Formats: sequence, structure tokens, C-alpha cells
Amino acid sequence: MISFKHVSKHYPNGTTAVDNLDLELPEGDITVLVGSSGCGKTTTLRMVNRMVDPSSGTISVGGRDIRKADAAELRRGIGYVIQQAGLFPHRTVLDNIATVPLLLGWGRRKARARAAELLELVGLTADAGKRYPHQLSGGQQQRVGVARALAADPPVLLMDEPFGAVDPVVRTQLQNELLRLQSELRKTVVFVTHDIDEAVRLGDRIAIFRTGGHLVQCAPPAELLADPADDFVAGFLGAERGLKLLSLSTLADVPQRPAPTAEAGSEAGSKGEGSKGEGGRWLLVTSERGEPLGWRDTEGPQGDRAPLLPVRALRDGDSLLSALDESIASPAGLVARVDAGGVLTGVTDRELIHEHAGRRHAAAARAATPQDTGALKDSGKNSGKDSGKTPGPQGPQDPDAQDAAASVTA
Ligand SMILES: Nc1ncnc2c1ncn2[C@@H]1O[C@H](COP(=O)(O)OP(=O)(O)OP(=O)(O)O)[C@@H](O)[C@H]1O
Repeated sequence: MISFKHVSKHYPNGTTAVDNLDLELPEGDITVLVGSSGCGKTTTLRMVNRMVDPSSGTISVGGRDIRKADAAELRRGIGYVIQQAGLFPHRTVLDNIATVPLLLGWGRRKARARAAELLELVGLTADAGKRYPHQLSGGQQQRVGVARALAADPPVLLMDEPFGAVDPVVRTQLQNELLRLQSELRKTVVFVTHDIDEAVRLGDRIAIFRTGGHLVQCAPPAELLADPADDFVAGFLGAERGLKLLSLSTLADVPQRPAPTAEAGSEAGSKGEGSKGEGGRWLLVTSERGEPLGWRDTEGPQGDRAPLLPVRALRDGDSLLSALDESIASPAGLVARVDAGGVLTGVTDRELIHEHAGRRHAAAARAATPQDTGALKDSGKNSGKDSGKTPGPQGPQDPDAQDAAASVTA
């Protein structure tokens, strides 16, 4: 959908921001650009909507060379979201979201109706639509920024550190929202971040750049984590690559067995086999509906009156990393499994979780065959021994409002 062929960007002061970039961004995927500061991520992103023109090479969007497109028309088919949202301060939230539809001549009523629809889509109330941006929290402003970028239903979305300025809890919420929206909308998203965990969480593919505008490796997160091209990439991914890999795998194909259970308020009694490795002393107490409430130690001094120890029940879609965490936290060494309605379906032993985690890691390493990433790996190897942790010069400080204006006007 978006293709870079031999693209370079040299600034008049002699800086090479992007160096001979060859990259294909598949339609409907989220591709995340990461790398040390000043390595050319934002420049790469801005070349897609012609806010920056390449010095050489060809960029095409939907098969069309963007040099041949009218810049204003091109930008109206490309949503653009930046850090701190870049909303127009003197327009209401609804009018901010309606900006592009109005520019496209939709008429006020239709544009506002679309804006109201988007407000709901990004999880904001109708009341928020009447407020001005400064009357919203940072996280809410980011939601408005996403809604505004989606207003004309563009096939492409450029997101430049959109969640960089909010706290970790709000950031996780916004990431979840983006994944939910993307599962419905299937946009082609280019997403810039400094946060490798965010990249692993959101990216269908991750492109890692190093200072000087070199692309070192571009691959799906699991492949990247299992088989980094070189020490730079491995260093960038961090020491806990194995754990990050487990965050990408689900519990779905890990077997479960009947749980040793007791219904709350009933005499202790087991419907299952008893907990292996703990002498069968642990019972999982459930509600009448079968929802796990906590673990009871049948051999503890207080017997049935002992307070329940906490259980975090997991669903098939939860990650192996969560399962590993719960297997460590669980006093019984068992992970309780529930269905979509929260009803207990069984338990999985700690040992089985560990075994699957090991197998998953080995499978990912096997899947990352040299021919999959060979070309880019070579380009990484040819790029020297940069540690990747040295911050480069900072990019230009464009005011947010200017960015926003450029994305919706011209
Ligand atoms: N208008 C400009 N004139 C001169 N140099 C520039 C200009 N814009 C960017 N640069 C330089 O180009 C390089 C790449 O900048 P860019 O903003 O693309 O990096 P980045 O990876 O997005 O950085 P960061 O992570 O710090 O935001 C940097 O060295 C930057 O200083």
C-alpha cells in the first residue's frame, strides 16, 4: 500500500535524515517505526503526506507516485495524528473533528453528524463534543486527535508518537482503543514511537532505524524478538526479549484439566483432581455461577474459615506472559481458566505453562529463517557497530498547531 523505493532525504545543512530507504508497508497493517532519537522516523512519516519532500527516490501510496498527486488532495486521504493532539484551541471538539469533512465540502449538518459518530467511536460522550480542547484531559484530547484524523475515512493513518505525552495507564487504554478500532477499520497505519513495548504491542511489523536514517530490520514483532538482525537491534529490543515474545502468544492452545473446586458457602469438596505438586491441598472456590473467587488452603490451620487467597482467572486470548505471571503468583501453582463469561473451565499447571513458553520461544526462533529477513539483516550488518544508544541531534521543533494545520489544509 505504501512503498518507499531508494528514498533519501538530505537537508541543506548536510544532515542525512533518511538514507536509501527501501520499505513496503502492507495495506491494513500497523507498521511501527522505532529507533534512537534523530534516526529519521518523523522524516520518513512526513514524506508520506508530502510535508517533507524526499531528495531522491520514489514513494507511492496505493500504487500512485505521490509526486504526481496534488499535495492537498493527497493529505485529505491521509489521517495525521501527533503528540498532544494539535487540536485547534478556539474550535469546539465537534468542530475540530468536523474540520476535514467541511474542507471536503460535506456541508455543516453532515460534517457534524459524522463528527458525533466519531466521538462515540473513540469512546467520548456527546457532552465532550461541546467543550473546547483545553477542557479535556490529555488522553481525551488524543482521542479527539484520532477521531479528527479518521473523519473523512482515509485509508492511511500517520501517527507520530500519538500517545507519548500521557501517563502509562491512559497510554495502555489508548493503545487498546487503537487496536479495537483497527480490528474494525483495517487502516494502513504508520506509527512512530520511542517505546519498544508499545511497538511490540501495536505493530503487525516493526521497522528499526539507526542514526543516519538507516533501516536495520523490518519484521513482525515475534520474528524480530526471536531473531534480531544484529547487536544494535538486540540492544534496542532490551534484555527481556523472551518475555516480550511471550506477550505475543496466547494461552489458547495450552491444555487444561478439571479444577479442584468448591462452591462458596459449601463444605470443602473437590470435583477435580486436586492440585499436583501441592499434595492436592488447594481448592478453587467459585460462585454459584462457577466464577473463580479465590484459593482455599484445605490444610491451613483455619480450615474452611481461612480467607481466600486471590486468583486471577485467565481467558484463552490472554497472553502466555500473563499466564507465567499468574503461575508464579498462584499459591496452588495453578492457573485458573475461564470462558468469555468468566465461568471456570479448568486449570493449567505451572510446569505446563513453562513448557509451552519454552516451546513457543523455540518455534519463533525457527520461524525467523534467514531468507525472511536476509536482505535487511545484511543492510544492518553493513552499517557498522553503532551501539544505538547515543542520542542524535534533535528534529525541528514545529508547533503542534502548525502540524495540525498542515495535515488538514493546504
Ligand atoms: N528541517 C531540518 N533541517 C535540518 N535537519 C533536520 C530537519 N529536520 C530534521 N532534521 C534532522 O534529521 C534527522 C532526523 O530527524 P527526525 O525528526 O526524522 O528524527 P526522529 O527519528 O523522528 O527523531 P526523534 O525520535 O528525536 O523525534 C535529525 O538529525 C534531525 O536533526
